Amino acid sequence: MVNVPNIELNDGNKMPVVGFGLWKVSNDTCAEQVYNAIKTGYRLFDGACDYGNEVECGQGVARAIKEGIVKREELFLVSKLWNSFHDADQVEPITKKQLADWGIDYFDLYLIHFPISLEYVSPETRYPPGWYYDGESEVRHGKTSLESTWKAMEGLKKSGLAKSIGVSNYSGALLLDMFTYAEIKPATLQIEHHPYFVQPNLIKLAEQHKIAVTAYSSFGPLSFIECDMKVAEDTPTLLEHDIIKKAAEKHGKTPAQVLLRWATQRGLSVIPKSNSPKRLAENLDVTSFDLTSDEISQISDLDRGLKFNVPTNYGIPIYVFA
Ligand SMILES: NC(=O)C1=CN([C@@H]2O[C@H](COP(=O)(O)OP(=O)(O)OC[C@H]3O[C@@H](n4cnc5c(N)ncnc54)[C@H](OP(=O)(O)O)[C@@H]3O)[C@@H](O)[C@H]2O)C=CC1
Ligand SMILES: O=C1CO[C@H](CO)[C@@H](O)[C@@H]1O
Repeated sequence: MVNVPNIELNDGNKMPVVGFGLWKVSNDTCAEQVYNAIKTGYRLFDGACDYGNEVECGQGVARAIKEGIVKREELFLVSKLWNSFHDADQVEPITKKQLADWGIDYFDLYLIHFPISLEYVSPETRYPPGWYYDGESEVRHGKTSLESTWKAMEGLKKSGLAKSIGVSNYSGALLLDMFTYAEIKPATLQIEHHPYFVQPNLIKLAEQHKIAVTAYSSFGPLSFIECDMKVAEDTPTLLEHDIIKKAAEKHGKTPAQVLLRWATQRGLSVIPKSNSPKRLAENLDVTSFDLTSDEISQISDLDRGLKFNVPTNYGIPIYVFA
């Protein structure tokens, strides 16, 4: 089995550098996929209230623990606070509900999913009218400040419901703002990150403050048409890019492995998702070879500020990094 190294977080906890992302993992297959991923060697699982599959994630984990494949303390289970639960008095109840869904009593890491507060509806309903595909044009934002949400997140760490706490989709400006009020600094920052969207200054800022960065969407857009990106007609996807393909050939790896290695070699953790058992195994095996410093720089030079995984591309009318 592949030996996945850990990163030490700023609170002393250790996090594997490769995990399995749980977005778009279907409810029908999720328990089986999580169970199989544990058997393959995955220990980090990146879930979220918004992915709607936390019960099934927990079922996969429970089966692996029951069969003695893994112990709870060997897993690193991550979840996220959804936008409509930002009110300080909603944070602990929804975390407890999510923990109950997973069937566990603590998260290893719990993140603020987006720096956006939406109107609270109910514990079962994540989306107020106007969010996601319902045809209304106005999103109902909440009135909670990020500061009060973070104070409640600090409460989760203090009470042990989350061993580590962090943020996702925060800009550098929002991190700097946070440092003025945070008693506990975020342990991690989860962001879109791939060679077409590198964000070197944000990563430098996180490093300066010992905040570990996790990359999501590491392969970039798999199709520019699907995510409605306006790019030059001859722009290849990253998996088809000559520079990536050449490095893959040289190291006897796949382009996907090169992209994941590029990120991990630069100190980031990665959380790819795959429905295919072959690609699942491939994605875990990304620390057993090293790219040369020239290859790393050539790949980093592909940066073109191309952020694609934004909620607006999924039918959400208004999106503000407040
Ligand atoms: N905090 C946030 O706001 C966000 C967090 N995330 C997290 O990050 C995770 C990953 O993000 P996501 O955007 O889904 O991107 P991924 O990096 O997981 O890419 C997903 C796509 O790549 C394909 N793929 C996976 N492995 C390979 C491979 N080895 N070779 C070729 N194709 C491959 C998958 O297809 P197939 O399944 O067929 O293999 C899938 O279509 C999510 O599951 C979620 O946990 C994601 C977006 C936003
Ligand atoms: O994490 C997630 C994956 O990306 C989507 C689009 O930005 C989000 O809406 C979702 O919550």
